[in-house]
Amino acid sequence: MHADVPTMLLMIIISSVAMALALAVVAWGQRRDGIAWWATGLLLHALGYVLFSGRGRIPDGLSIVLANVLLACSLSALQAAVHQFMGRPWPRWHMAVPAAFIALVMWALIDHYPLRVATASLCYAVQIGLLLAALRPMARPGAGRGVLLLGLGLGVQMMVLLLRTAMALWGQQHPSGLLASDLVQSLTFLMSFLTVQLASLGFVFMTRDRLDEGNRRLATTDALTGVANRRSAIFALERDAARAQRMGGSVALMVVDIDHFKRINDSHGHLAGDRVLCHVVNVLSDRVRTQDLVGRYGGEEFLVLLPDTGLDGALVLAEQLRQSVQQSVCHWQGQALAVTVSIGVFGGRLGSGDTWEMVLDAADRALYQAKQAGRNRVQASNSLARAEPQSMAAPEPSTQNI
Ligand SMILES: Nc1nc2c(ncn2[C@@H]2O[C@H](COP(=O)(O)OP(=O)(O)OP(=O)(O)O)[C@@H](O)[C@H]2O)c(=O)[nH]1
Repeated sequence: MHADVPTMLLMIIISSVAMALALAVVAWGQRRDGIAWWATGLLLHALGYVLFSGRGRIPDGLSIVLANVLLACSLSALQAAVHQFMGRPWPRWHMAVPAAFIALVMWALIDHYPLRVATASLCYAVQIGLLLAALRPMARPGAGRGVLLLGLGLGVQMMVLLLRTAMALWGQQHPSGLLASDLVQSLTFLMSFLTVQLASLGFVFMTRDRLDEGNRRLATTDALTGVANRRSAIFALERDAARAQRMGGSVALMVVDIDHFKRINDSHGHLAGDRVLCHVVNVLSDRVRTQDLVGRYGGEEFLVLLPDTGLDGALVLAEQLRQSVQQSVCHWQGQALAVTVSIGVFGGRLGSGDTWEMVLDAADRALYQAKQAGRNRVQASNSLARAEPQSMAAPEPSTQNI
């Protein structure tokens, strides 16, 4: 099946212009996320194809040299878009190098069709390869699928260009030129049409993915300390408690509270207090395992959630955390602020009817006892305050001081 190449070029022009206009509307007034550069790239692409379609009817200087220069500039504009999206500088001369190279080569090879096709295709493939390399840091777990779509579109386009280079070099390129409607040309332009759509949608989805990621981070992390906020720490506790109950496993929770924090605020100011909060979070986060979770419960109180951990293991870690905070030095405006914490710990198995609220309550009551016993200490609890039958008095939960 051979499609009519001039019609395909028209399809590429119309779709590139339509996509560029749509992106220009989205990007209006916003220059940060690279969408305006992407739209510029699509317009240059469309303009290049307009000149290609005039092959034989307009001077070769326009339909060969300028058309290819516009394609090289279009890929440079896409590179600028990706760099702007990633907040990286993109010197303007990076734009000029491929354009100048293509202008020289096209002019020199104006009468050598296969060699010209091979050189131009290889140059575009290299530009796309550089674009893919620039995108690599974005392709991390949890980054969203926009970058995958963009990578797929660019990757396919690069393969098509390399294939076209090889075929031109090995004499497979149709001798009658660009507008000849043969299989190679039809496939090349069909893939160009599809990959422009795919890559552009991928780029737009990347901006949406980034917004989603930012919103997710805002909703789950504490703005001051950067650890899980109360909502996501409680969510994790709820999930671990439900799993421990279902599987018959253990769960451990620490409630860590900075001692006499009000005094730090009162004598050094709230900014010093904020510095101390971040310092304590750093000490806690440095010592816990990757599967453990540190979260800010509120004010100067933190939760440390230890999945699949019994009371003994939790007590060893709690004592290490307490000592680490005591031995650490929090610097504030040339002064060393002394900081200690009290820690209430619950650890144990959960039975049917036990809830995460009971776990939190048990650790909180142990913390209260640590404060009562003089602060800078760890207090443990291994029993939950379960609801008892009406006629019986609720027994005191057992706690141990270490
Ligand atoms: N700097 C700062 N202070 C906060 C923040 N959140 C809560 N606080 C302050 O933390 C202090 C908590 O004081 P208290 O509840 O009396 O606790 P404490 O002084 O640590 O006393 P103990 O816990 O009994 O040792 C209050 O002064 C709050 O204003 C915060 O984000 N930044």
